[in-house]
Amino acid sequence: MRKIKVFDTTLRDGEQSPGVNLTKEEKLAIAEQLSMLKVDVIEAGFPISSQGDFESVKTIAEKIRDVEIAALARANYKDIDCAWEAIQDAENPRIHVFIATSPIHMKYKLNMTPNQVIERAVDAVKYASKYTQNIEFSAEDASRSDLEFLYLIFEKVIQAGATVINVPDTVGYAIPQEFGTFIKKIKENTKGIDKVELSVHCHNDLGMATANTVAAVINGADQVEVAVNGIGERAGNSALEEVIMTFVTRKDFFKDIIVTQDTSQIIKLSTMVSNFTGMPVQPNKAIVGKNAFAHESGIHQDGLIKERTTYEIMDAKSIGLKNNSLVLGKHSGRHAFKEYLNASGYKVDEDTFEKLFNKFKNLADKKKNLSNADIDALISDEIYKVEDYYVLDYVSVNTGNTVLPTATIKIKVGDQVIQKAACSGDGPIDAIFKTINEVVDIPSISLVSYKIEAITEGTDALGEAIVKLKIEDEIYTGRSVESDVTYASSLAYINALNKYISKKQKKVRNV
Ligand SMILES: CC(=O)SCCNC(=O)CCNC(=O)[C@H](O)C(C)(C)COP(=O)(O)OP(=O)(O)OC[C@H]1O[C@@H](n2cnc3c(N)ncnc32)[C@H](O)[C@@H]1OP(=O)(O)O
Ligand SMILES: CC(C)C(=O)C(=O)O
Ligand SMILES: [Mg+2]
Repeated sequence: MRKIKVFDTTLRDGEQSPGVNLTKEEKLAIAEQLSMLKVDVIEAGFPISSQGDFESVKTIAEKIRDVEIAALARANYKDIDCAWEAIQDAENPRIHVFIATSPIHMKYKLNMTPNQVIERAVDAVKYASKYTQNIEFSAEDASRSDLEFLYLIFEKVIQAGATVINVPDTVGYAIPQEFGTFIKKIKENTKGIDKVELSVHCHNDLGMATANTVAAVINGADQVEVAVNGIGERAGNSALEEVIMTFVTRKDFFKDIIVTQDTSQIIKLSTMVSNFTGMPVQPNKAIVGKNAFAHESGIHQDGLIKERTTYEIMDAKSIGLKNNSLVLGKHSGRHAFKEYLNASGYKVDEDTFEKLFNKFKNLADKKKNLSNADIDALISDEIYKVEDYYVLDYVSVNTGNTVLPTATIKIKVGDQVIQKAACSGDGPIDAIFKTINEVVDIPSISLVSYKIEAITEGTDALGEAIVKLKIEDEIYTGRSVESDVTYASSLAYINALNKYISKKQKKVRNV
């Protein structure tokens, strides 16, 4: 069996995401959550980069006891001294020294020859070894480096005391099959590599960070460097949740791999990182996106209701979600709609069900954002349908910037038609509502809330009016959908009044 070490770099490479700046308290909270998830190593930061980073790393090193704490350092003495000063109190501190090895980085960035780079790397690792025997060496831009050169520099730094050799795909250039072979060759051709741990650190510039990491593990890597939600420099790092859940979900394939992480902490960690960094998680992000366990299509929903595994390779609970979700929308079918009714406690006969389902499909087709509240309203309006005591026959409103809004209303009660005109200083809707109050024979109606929302797009959008009225200490909600918003508002108001009348009549009948 193989244990793959999970090295989390959310607090170091993750924080290198443009615009992200975490406070010490936020970093500590993330580190605590990472420790709950049981990652093996937390790269807490790059202490030389700022006093703030130094202090954060120091605090994490002092407080998080059961995880290895790594700090990054360039291949120079002052970075290494600073890294050590920050992590020396950790239970198991690790100095992570790096230097670039690709021709392009050595020539243009470092302005060093390959031999000078080897010398500098060896010297830095030897220097770090005066502090600790837990030293990781990274060959920055390894995937664009010459393999023979990597065999050599790795051999030398291992002799100098490196205990972990990390192979970064710094610019996300690698292709899974190629990267897998690359790792295999390093394993086969580097002297002493069998005495140390082999690690990979993949970036997502071509969207292949997780695939490359997995390919590396298949070819012998012992450690994966990852970040929560895949954050990190540019397009980010391999996502912690994707890599871990790949091993868990495909344990049929990764038979020899033991996962020791508590995956039920994933969603909490993802939400925390997203909140603290201000980087929202895209809805279709694997594992932690809000759609990752949500299903809208009728055929899928039907399959899921019959057997969850028809459309889910993971259980939402395994990452700490309460459950998956069936999202009712225009692609949903009868099975999912029935499931919703049952779960919400509604019992309806077949005719009512068909009527409700058709109304639901109609609304879903029109409305951009269909919420459960919309569906509940649609269901209760049908189930608890009231006889219309008041029927709106006519509404007209005269308004403008130089006139006082005036409404005229005709309402039918049975065969009788009542007409009224009234004035109001507060706009056309206020004028309509006040006029209706004058027409109907209901004392003390107070408006609790009124909302109008465009549920389709464009200037001819359908408007949905929702009116809540308080009458005799009870709340009555009326709603209506029309393209004319003043008409929709009038109908919603009368709908609420009719609900009051209906309830009152029932009470009278029951006496
Ligand atoms: C692939 C990675 O993710 S690497 C980590 C990247 N992360 C960061 O850079 C974030 C933190 N960085 C910082 O705060 C700053 O860059 C610091 C404090 C580290 C350095 O700042 P400065 O001293 O002003 O240098 P600056 O960043 O402009 O340039 C980097 C210098 O380090 C050198 N350098 C780069 N990598 C290494 C290395 N691994 N080992 C030794 N020297 C290195 C560069 O050649 C350059 O040296 P030069 O000044 O002689 O030309
Ligand atoms: C410092 C190293 C490991 C790094 O972040 C990279 O090469 O991407
Ligand atoms: Mg990186």
